[in-house]
Amino acid sequence: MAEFIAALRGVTVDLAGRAPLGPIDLTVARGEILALVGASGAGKSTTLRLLAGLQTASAGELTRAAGVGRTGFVFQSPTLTPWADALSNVALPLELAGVSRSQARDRAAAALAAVGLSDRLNAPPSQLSGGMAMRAALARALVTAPDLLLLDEPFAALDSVTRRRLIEDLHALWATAAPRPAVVFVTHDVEEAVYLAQRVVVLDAASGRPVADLPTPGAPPRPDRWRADPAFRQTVEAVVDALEAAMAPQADTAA
Ligand SMILES: Nc1ncnc2c1ncn2[C@@H]1O[C@H](COP(=O)(O)OP(=O)(O)OP(=O)(O)O)[C@@H](O)[C@H]1O
Repeated sequence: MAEFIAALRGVTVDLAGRAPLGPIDLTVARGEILALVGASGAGKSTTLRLLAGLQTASAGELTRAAGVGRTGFVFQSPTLTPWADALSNVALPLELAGVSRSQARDRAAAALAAVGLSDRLNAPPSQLSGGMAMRAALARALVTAPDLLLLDEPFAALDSVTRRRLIEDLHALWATAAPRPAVVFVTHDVEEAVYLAQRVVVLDAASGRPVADLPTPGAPPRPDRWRADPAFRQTVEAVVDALEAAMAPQADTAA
């Protein structure tokens, strides 16, 4: 088994008004790309928050490998600070980490260049398109060179062409980072999950437990034409089958 970076072991979460989630067992390997899929309300965001240490577990534990550094988080909405320009937004996490202002701005400019925003350094978020704002959010999450990058439906609000470009950007950023961050990516889009990830984990709709763990063939970054490959289509079908099984209402099986 590849070296792990973070693991949830036997984690349960008590939530008001519904059955507890879990027990969740999930191991994230160093440098891997893992996609999390599941029905709405299955617990995908909760699992990300658990991995980030932002959600308290009722039982079980989060283990992080020794020496694991920062965690980056990108949400569905880019959550940029509205009164600061793109450069200041991306420099902020570095400045908060104690990096000098001039160094932080140099590194932020390089991170924005890596996502194709060199010509928008001084633009406030209001002057960025949705895709550009998400690129800036990705640059901000990656500028601190995190070991773990958590992405919660980051491209859901974007058109399909922009989504594909952002997946390519994410692959390129991941592939050129040294060391590569582990990426956990939540999506409702099964094709996006299979194209992006090295494995797809399906959460049970009722308990949030991982109930299927499907490796994807080949290795990212992948050429766009891989979406027409029979191996891609078969993997998408396998994930859809697993999702359907994970959504089966309990009553159907009880009789
Ligand atoms: N703070 C909270 N208090 C009570 N219940 C919560 C809280 N946060 C989430 N939940 C519930 O926990 C369950 C899992 O929520 P979560 O947001 O993790 O699901 P999800 O799979 O990410 O859903 P979606 O795909 O709709 O974003 C849901 O039933 C949700 O209503």
